[in-house]
Amino acid sequence: MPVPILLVTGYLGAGKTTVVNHLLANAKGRRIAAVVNDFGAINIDAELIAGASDGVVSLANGCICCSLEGDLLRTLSTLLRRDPKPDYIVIETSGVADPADIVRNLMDPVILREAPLETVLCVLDATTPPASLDDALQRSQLRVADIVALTKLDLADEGAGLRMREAIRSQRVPAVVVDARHGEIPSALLFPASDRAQAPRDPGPKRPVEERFETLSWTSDQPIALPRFQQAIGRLAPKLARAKGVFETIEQPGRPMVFQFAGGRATLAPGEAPAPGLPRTRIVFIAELGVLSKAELDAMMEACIAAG
Ligand SMILES: Nc1nc2c(ncn2[C@@H]2O[C@H](COP(=O)(O)OP(=O)(O)OP(=O)(O)O)[C@@H](O)[C@H]2O)c(=O)[nH]1
Repeated sequence: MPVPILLVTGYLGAGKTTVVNHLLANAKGRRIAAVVNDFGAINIDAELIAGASDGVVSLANGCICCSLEGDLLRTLSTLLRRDPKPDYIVIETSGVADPADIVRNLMDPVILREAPLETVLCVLDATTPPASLDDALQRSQLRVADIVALTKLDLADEGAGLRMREAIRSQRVPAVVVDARHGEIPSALLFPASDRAQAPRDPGPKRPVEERFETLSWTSDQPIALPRFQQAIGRLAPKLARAKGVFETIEQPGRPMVFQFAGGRATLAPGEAPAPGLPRTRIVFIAELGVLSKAELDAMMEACIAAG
């Protein structure tokens, strides 16, 4: 039996991991394997994906649409050799990935036969201005989608969902658009009960790889002084496209926290204890190339753990 693939794409911080987590939590006995790609050296997403019923495979330190394309195909082959095989495979791309390149790779004749690309889901933050869809990367993420999920409607003003739907229509995207509140999408939409053979897709002409973003990682075994960290994030915010991490604070020792910065909003929520051997503080900062210097970041972060 072929194992259908669900490809989840969408811009930095749009809510992909939240959707994948919701899906895995509602797997209803399906064996779902998740392949997760964060393009930084630390794969925070793999840690944040809870309960993948058939294991999480983490692809880090590169992007599966370009430098890790071979790794993706090898990972899929390994998953397909498992006994029992997964019922479904979910691939969560990094927010900077051009899914057209991944779709192209998944058209490999062997993969297409054994693990057909069933659905491409594009996750879209409804609080972002509709004009952001003019961005070439976001256009590419929308263009290949069968389903577009609007997230963060709870944070958006009343007309935002409608305006976003209008903007999607004006891009001539033929996808079905659904609301995803806190990652909730009916699984019947994502995993249609069909065993029809998937026709090859045409992802369009290949775009030149554009090195637009970089990730800077910061790790430490020390807990963080929360007020200083909040100040640092306030100063860094204008330069950041995305940040996420896991750490303990001096104020609440022994209570790991998950930090998220997406769409200009920062949140802190309780997290899980790190796996043995991992530094207690692991944060990834993503910025447009050249905007953030490692020295500047290190200095600001070191100040968050320094005594005094
Ligand atoms: N209020 C609200 N927050 C949401 C919703 N969906 C996602 N978020 C939050 O948005 C932030 C980013 O969500 P993620 O699911 O990590 O986004 P992502 O697309 O996987 O991020 P990258 O992999 O870094 O590109 C997190 O703090 C989520 O809790 C939603 O519907 N409502």
